[in-house]
Amino acid sequence: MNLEVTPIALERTAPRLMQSEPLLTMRAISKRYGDVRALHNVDAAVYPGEVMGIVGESGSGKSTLLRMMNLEDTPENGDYHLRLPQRADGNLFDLSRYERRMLCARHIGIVYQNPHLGLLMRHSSSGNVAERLLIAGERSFDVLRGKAREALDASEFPLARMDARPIELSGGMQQRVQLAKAIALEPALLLLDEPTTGLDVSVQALVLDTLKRLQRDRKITMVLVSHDLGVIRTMADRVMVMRHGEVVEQGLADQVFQDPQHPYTQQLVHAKL
Ligand SMILES: Nc1ncnc2c1ncn2[C@@H]1O[C@H](COP(=O)(O)OP(=O)(O)OP(=O)(O)O)[C@@H](O)[C@H]1O
Repeated sequence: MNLEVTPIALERTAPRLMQSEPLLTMRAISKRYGDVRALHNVDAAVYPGEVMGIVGESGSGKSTLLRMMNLEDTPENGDYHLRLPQRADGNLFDLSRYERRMLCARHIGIVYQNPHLGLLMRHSSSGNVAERLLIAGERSFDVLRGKAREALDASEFPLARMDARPIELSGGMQQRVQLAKAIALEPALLLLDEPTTGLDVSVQALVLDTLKRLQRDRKITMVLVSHDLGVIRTMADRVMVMRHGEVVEQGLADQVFQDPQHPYTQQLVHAKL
């Protein structure tokens, strides 16, 4: 099958989800690491309350794009806007490091595939969640512990273990602590970078159930990166397909999976069937 065709971004409309203005808008994002073109001219829009799945083979630029959304990295070109209450619009890449850190702490949560990136493994689980609240200015011990407990409970973490250190927990439990930390401040945007990759299939299903319940109950806007089409299919309303740092196809998840237009998407979908 010839995949070397000009990339096309096939947008198909999602009537229900796209009625409002996007929460997240990225335009013309490009990023190189030395000779490697990690992202090339990527546009993205994520609407309030939806789950946007980003899928593509290893090295296609998924994690780089998510790091941009989490303001951990900046591109050579492009701009990034989040529509947040009581905040003037502007390109978030123009903010200072401190401003970016504060904006992320308050408005963006992230769960990494590798829990070492998201957690202090030798601090208690509740302490990890409380740390997020401390950054946002909360100082009362009772409030910190209460809110950490609430976030852990919402992430379906067993509260009897809230003082255990992540290093003592299973992979699935570590992901629940990351999730609790990510949602503790009720972020506008939750970023999930391969959150269940590496977990046993049964544990993976339970963590995905928790994510689905949270999404349903709290209407959290999520961006989910996965190389696993099954995970994307289970979770996503819309999907972006990436290849060699470009978006080759995007649209409603059901449509893209049932009737993929780009040869690369066709290959991905048929390989999975
Ligand atoms: N910090 C970095 N330094 C150098 N190259 C990088 C860096 N981060 C990413 N890259 C390169 O950019 C390209 C895109 O990487 P990225 O991690 O975004 O892809 P991915 O789709 O998330 O892949 P995977 O599923 O394997 O994580 C790859 O070629 C990668 O090697």
